[in-house]
Amino acid sequence: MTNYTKLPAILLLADGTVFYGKAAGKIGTTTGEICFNTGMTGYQEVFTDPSYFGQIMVTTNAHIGNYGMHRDEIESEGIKIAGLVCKNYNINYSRKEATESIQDNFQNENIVGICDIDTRALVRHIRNKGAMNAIISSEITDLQQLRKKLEEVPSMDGLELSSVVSTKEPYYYGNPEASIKIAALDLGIKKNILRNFDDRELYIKVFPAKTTFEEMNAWGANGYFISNGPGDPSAMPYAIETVKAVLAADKPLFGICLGHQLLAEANGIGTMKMFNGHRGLNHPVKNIIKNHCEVTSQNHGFGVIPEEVKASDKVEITHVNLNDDSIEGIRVKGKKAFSVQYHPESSPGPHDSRYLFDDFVSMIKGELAW
Ligand SMILES: NC(=O)CC[C@H](N)C(=O)O
Repeated sequence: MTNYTKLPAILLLADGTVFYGKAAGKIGTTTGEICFNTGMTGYQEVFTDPSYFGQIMVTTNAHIGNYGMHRDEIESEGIKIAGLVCKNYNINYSRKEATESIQDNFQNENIVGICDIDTRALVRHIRNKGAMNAIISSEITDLQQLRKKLEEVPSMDGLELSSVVSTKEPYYYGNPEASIKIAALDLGIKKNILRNFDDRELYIKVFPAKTTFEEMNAWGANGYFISNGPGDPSAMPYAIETVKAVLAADKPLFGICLGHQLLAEANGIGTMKMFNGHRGLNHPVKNIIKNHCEVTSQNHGFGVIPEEVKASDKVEITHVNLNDDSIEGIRVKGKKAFSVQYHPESSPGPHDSRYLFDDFVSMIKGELAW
């Protein structure tokens, strides 16, 4: 294990609030939008979720690193968060299957973090003040210098990030003999979505973010999947065009999170930056078609504008959030297209919503009754 000395580190928020802690991960400086995840498990899956690209993650679980890292428990190749803020940062782990300590992993991947922070106080602060940028440093101690660097960090509002994290080349996943072929638009896709498709005997071709419908259609897909991903959906006209083209061709479509926001945008419904996003594993959602409740895994900082969804004659609401009434799912009238704001692949999280993958398959087979 790498030598690890607890050097002092600073966390500065854009509103001027300062937290003092100890260095975690690589010694250095990092910036991003600060957000918090209330999940009690699955830190490695969260850190490798490409939707978090550009964001500094505050974990509310008091212990991070305590069960180590495992090379298979990833949602993409490598850590995607911009930095970590936690309470207890455990460089020793107690799980024999783990393949690495969090410290070795963060060192290897150049991830800067800060620990020994009163994360309860920090989360209450962000919850009351809303989303904002932040800087962590274990090398710069001068607050003035940190403030200057922080001012240069762009707001998440208006940022296009999918093309940065998306695959550069198309690739295949699953069983080539499968009778159903899915074209997945990779805007920052999580591996567990692909695993869920594979579990349902689908063959998937994953395409780079800026692929057009025509290019995907040339492969002969039976259904189209629009993935999760980082950044602001309204800054992605290329993906909105692709979704519009899939709808115009009347092909089956399923969208998750960013994919949900893009399905709304493609139907003339706007999206907005939320005061605070939803990030955790226990968000209650009501499926108003089936009249049941699901406990869901969530990670989003933007949302579809509820009034615009309600006023739309193109889509109908299928799911609502029971905490704040936000729109969690829509389907397009007269089309074979639906999407959810939350994460049915739930890695980490409860499996209540996995039926949506089955619904997608049934929809492709023309067997979905709704
Ligand atoms: N998980 C996601 O796909 C996130 C979507 C979008 N970047 C948001 O923050 O709302």
